[in-house]
Amino acid sequence: MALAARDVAYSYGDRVALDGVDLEISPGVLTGLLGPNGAGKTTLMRILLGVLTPDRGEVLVDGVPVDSEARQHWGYMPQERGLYPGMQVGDQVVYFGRLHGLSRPETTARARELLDELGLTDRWDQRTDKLSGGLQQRLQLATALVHAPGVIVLDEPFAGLDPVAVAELSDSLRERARSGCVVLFSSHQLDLVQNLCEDIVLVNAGRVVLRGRLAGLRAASSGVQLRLNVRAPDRRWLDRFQGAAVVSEEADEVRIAIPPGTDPLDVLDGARAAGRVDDFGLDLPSLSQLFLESVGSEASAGSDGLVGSSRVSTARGAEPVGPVEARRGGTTR
Ligand SMILES: Nc1ncnc2c1ncn2[C@@H]1O[C@H](COP(=O)(O)OP(=O)(O)OP(=O)(O)O)[C@@H](O)[C@H]1O
Repeated sequence: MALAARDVAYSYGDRVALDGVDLEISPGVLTGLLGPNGAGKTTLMRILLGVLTPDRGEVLVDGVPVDSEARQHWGYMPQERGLYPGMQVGDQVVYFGRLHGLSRPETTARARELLDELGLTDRWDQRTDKLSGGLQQRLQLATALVHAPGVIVLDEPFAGLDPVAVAELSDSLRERARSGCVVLFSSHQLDLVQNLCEDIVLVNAGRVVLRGRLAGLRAASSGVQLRLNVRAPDRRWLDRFQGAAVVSEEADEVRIAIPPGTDPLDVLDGARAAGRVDDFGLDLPSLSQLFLESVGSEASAGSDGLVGSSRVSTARGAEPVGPVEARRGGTTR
């Protein structure tokens, strides 16, 4: 079951929030939704979930437009809290399960399992407003997952969580993705997304500027470098790789910038033909570097009001990239 958006547009009055968004989210992998403040992530998630109706475009599952009946089986964790402060923790989860049509015994069993999984085992009888912020966040997640949704959309689920909770939530989401769920979550924690997500969607000023398999996007970007210890002091072998350039040479190690479109393994083969290669490795740019490259350093100022500006049109690499081959044989870091 793949979830897709086609040409989705949305404006709040005359403020354009989304301006023709296309994306596809695959089941079985975790997808991170990224973008600077005001980029349109929350608006996009609300449209996927049917909370907002797009001005243009549509949301599809396996190519078929989604209706509200199908969305009953989806789970959504909004950024803002949607819990009843005076309600006990266990009752809260059971209540949301009942809203989704589960029987009381079924939802009670599911609630116990989930509270266990999310580290809230002892909190069943506690009032919600007596939980810390991070624990309320976990409870909110439990309410979104109680009906075992096949599509899970989470708005900044990691914000405010301690490292242990981050690791636990990561495991929970990974497990659900592995079991075939569509899992999309937004985050500003790029290191976390880099470690956790196979796929990313990067939105800037209401448009998708980068999407696809993260490893492929990193390998196809302009920041790839090949490290080589090659016994060939003459570098003429490098001349046939147009755009490849020596960045540094230290002791036995030469570092070569690989231009997009050049397979680093071809460069490695070129080096091996010139002399013995004792060691080699690939350095791929981090997700943070990709983010800044795609969105620009002005991202830190937020992208409010930039729809249609030149900043969107200068965004690069908007196409998905196939599976990376760059890891074959070498080390990456
Ligand atoms: N209720 C609203 N009324 C008017 N404008 C809004 C409303 N909600 C969002 N916007 C505007 O729509 C644009 C997209 O906002 P959205 O909340 O979707 O961004 P976001 O990427 O989720 O941001 P953040 O990372 O800060 O949560 C912004 O320009 C924002 O100011």
